Amino acid sequence: MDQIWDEDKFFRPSYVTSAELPQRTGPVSVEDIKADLSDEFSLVSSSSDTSQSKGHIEVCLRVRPFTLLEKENESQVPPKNSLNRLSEKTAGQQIQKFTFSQVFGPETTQEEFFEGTMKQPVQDFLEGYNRLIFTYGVTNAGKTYTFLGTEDDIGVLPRTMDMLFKSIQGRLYPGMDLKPHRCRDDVKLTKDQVREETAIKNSLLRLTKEVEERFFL
Ligand SMILES: Nc1ncnc2c1ncn2[C@@H]1O[C@H](COP(=O)(O)OP(=O)(O)OP(=O)(O)O)[C@@H](O)[C@H]1O
Repeated sequence: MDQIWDEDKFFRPSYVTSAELPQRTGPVSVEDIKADLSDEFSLVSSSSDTSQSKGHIEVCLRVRPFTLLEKENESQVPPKNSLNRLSEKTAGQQIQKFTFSQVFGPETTQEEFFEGTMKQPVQDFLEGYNRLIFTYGVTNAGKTYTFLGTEDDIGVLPRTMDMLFKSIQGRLYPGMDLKPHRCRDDVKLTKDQVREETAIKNSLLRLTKEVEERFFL
């Protein structure tokens, strides 16, 4: 995303360039700041709608099922009429609407969630694009379950690793005569250097084994 400097030396992303902030003199009140921010955010939100439809950002919601404990205690079930009471009390002030790229209900399996959210970004990554995936939610929302999963029902991270390793299967270089050099280069080792590297690796392995035996057995 392009970044530009505006006249006031604020560093702003390009999507808020058209925000004209009112000129103010004297002390600025909290209400003024709120008004400015809400103007800016409405611009960001309308432009991010466009970027979402272009596929730059996807926000997926996963609703998890109630756990056994919650079912027993009914602790997470909103009491009857609570929503009505809430809407009366807040009169629309605190009720907010959110839009998601996709919504996955409690019945969604780990596999379905992976297929619906991660598969394409991992495919893009294999084609050389950068992708960032993260989970966000209150405690107990299901972030760890979604990311790591359980031994029997693995989450998106192990599924991603599986896809990545499968994709490089057969393309691994089995020789011992290349060494990573700087970030993306590698150097071809001479026979003497291969011997030297092998000796270093072997002594490191021996040392690790000794440490394990001494401290963990
Ligand atoms: N889709 C799901 N299906 C079945 N059980 C789930 C699902 N998602 C979460 N759970 C269960 O809900 C509980 C809370 O989930 P989890 O530990 O993943 O939450 P969390 O967001 O990582 O919490 P914290 O932020 O406190 O670490 C766990 O018992 C987990 O097994």
